[in-house]
Amino acid sequence: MQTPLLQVKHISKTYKLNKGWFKRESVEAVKGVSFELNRAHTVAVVGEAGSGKSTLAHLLAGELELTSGEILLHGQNLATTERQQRCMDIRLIPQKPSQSLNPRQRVGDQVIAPLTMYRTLSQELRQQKLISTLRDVGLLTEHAEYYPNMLSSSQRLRVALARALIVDPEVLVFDQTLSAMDVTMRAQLVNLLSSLQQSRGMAYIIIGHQLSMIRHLASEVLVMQHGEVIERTTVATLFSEPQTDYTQRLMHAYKELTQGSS
Ligand SMILES: Nc1ncnc2c1ncn2[C@@H]1O[C@H](COP(=O)(O)OP(=O)(O)OP(=O)(O)O)[C@@H](O)[C@H]1O
Repeated sequence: MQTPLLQVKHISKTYKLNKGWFKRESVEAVKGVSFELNRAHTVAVVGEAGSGKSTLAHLLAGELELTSGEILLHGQNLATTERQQRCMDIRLIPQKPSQSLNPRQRVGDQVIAPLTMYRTLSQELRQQKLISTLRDVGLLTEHAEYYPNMLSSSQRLRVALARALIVDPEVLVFDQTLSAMDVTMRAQLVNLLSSLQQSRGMAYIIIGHQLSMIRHLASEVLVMQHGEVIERTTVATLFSEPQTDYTQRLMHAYKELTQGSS
């Protein structure tokens, strides 16, 4: 059998809090989470506030250290992978991508920055890569000269995406990225993400409650509560037979919303 692209094995994260001289408290934000993900597939992670979703996103992207467990990419433990390679392999798209852009720096310089940080390429190749990546996300070559405030919010999201894509990642993690978007923007993004997934074979991890996006992009859903995965299901089952109290409430709210807007 083929090794899955990503294997997450019993990962946990405990935050230690210093509460004065002798008092130390800890929060077990993620407890023994496991799942696998293949190339060109998408898994969604949903759960109530404080259930550990963002912590999981940051653990996957290597921005937080694991307390225990391991994450393997192509069968290789990421703890043994060189830091720079790891940063290129799994990229996190933050909650508010527009805010991650520097208003005083041109779009082209910001998109190319990860490439100069992690790879040694000639100026000419970097420029070619910049242009092809801008095109991949539906931007024009001229946009490289713009500043972020000259773009629409949808275009700024594309810039953030281009910044992640320029180093050819294998996995993209969306940390509640899509929650503040309007319906039109989400629809455009679904189309863009699915065509990028087909052309590049990337795997996606979508954290958050954007059920219309999850329905179109994901094949599997993990439901988190108090740091643990309490339900693991296909998207079809989530929508037709939600198992836990939380997913039943979630689906109820979704149906009310979609019926109300139709
Ligand atoms: N840096 C931190 N230090 C201490 N505790 C933290 C830290 N970050 C998160 N926590 C705690 O870990 C638990 C999980 O938080 P996390 O932000 O991962 O959940 P979440 O599901 O993403 O929540 P939300 O949907 O509100 O963003 C919570 O109890 C939270 O208070």
